[in-house]
Amino acid sequence: MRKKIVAGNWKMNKSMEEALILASEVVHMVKDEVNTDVQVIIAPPALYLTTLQKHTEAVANMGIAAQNCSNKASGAYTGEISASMLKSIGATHVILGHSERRQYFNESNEVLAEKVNIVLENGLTPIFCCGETLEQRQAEGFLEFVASQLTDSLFHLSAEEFGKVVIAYEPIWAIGTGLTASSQQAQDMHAYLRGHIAGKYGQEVADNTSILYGGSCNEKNAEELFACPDVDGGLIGGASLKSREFTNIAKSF
Ligand SMILES: O=C[C@H](O)COP(=O)(O)O
Repeated sequence: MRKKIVAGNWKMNKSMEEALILASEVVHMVKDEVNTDVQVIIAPPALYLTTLQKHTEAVANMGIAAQNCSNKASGAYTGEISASMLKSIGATHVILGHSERRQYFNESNEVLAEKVNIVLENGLTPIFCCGETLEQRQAEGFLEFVASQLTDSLFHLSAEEFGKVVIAYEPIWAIGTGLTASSQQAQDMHAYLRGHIAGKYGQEVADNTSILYGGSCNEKNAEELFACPDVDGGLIGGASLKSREFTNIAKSF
């Protein structure tokens, strides 16, 4: 049975003081209000992970994610943070391949495959992002393009390894724009990706894979999106910076 997941990607926002307030509000609201079958993850800037992990670990259905990690194990890689370091401070998940990392930091499917490997080797859960630009959506073949991101970065994994991966479909044209994909557009892509996974790993693995939607998801549209049979939750950007709204999204199943 696949998990329902709501993850908040804080991106490069919040001071330490603000991050502590936001995390402690979210932790309290999740504990009091969110069904325990929904896993709630926060992904603050890396600098705050160690401190905030002490808050999230107190709630069984909460996790804490890094927004990125190195594709290298250790060594002379100035400025990088390794998967083993993240594991050592109690991180549970790592977001990989966000379109902002692909666009601004030139992350390729090949590098992302290496990151997926090292994250899994360290016992962390990758939240693997995929998605198309507006130009790609308006042209032929956007479903196949998004599926190819999975093929190129994930399909070298064994079925057991793939079973540990969470997918996040994030149409780039919907990120931070207020332009949400319609629930039908989200469902169509999620169903297509699930079929693509089934073609490689079989229906059981596909049925057990959580596929999250991300892109201007908020407390007003989450319920309709999460009601789609192949949408298993959300990767939330802007709306995760407000504790009340983020918690309301996690209550939208
Ligand atoms: O990782 C989150 C996504 O980029 C969505 O961001 P957004 O909810 O601000 O559109």
